[in-house]
Amino acid sequence: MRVKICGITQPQQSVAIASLGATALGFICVPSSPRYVTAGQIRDAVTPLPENIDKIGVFANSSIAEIYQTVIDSGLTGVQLHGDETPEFCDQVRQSLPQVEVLKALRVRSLEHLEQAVIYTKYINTLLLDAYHPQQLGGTGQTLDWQMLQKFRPSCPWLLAGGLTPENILEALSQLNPDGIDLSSGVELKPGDKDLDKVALLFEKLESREWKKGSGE
Ligand SMILES: O=C(O)c1ccccc1NCC(=O)[C@H](O)[C@H](O)COP(=O)(O)O
Repeated sequence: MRVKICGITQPQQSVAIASLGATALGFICVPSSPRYVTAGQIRDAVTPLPENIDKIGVFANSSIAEIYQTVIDSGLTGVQLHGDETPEFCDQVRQSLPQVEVLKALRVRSLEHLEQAVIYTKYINTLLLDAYHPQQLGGTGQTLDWQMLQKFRPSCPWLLAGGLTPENILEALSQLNPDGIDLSSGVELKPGDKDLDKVALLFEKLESREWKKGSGE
């Protein structure tokens, strides 16, 4: 399962979090976020990382030109569109950056809203479901209604986000079977400063689950 830790701002934390087991790291390219990092800061954080770690830039309502330039300047391998981007816009991003993974984040308000997911799947590589908050775009610590997602089976891989923590991750994964998970504030000391003890605890919990599955418990 993919594990994305999002909102990294410090190069030494990106290396430590990758060593603990993250398969993807997220960098916030939204200037209004307290976790915002420039393309230069992303470059410093991703340069020491192994090639197999996905390096995802999170954008919200940026232009194609801004996204393109940030990817080129930073070494990102994926682009997460976290604003009100249309399916057509997602397609344009994919065409301008064909080597880059395109993730569309949907901030889910209701079951009807979730149906939008179907419209996006042919224009993107991966969906990410996050909680809706009226004032904040992401990193809110709010959980989704997991029960509402139990029948969610999109035709592309999907990541579960929104208020996940080392404490609730096993409960979430007992109800849902996403292709990956995404955590930010649940493993933080303060916005942009990750708590490495919490990240380590997260991976301990995930390993205990693998072990239980393997032993047939
Ligand atoms: O994290 C931010 O500050 C942010 C700002 C603007 C757009 C998106 C943002 N984060 C996107 C993410 O992928 C977060 O990991 C996701 O919202 C989950 O956050 P959390 O509920 O804190 O785990």
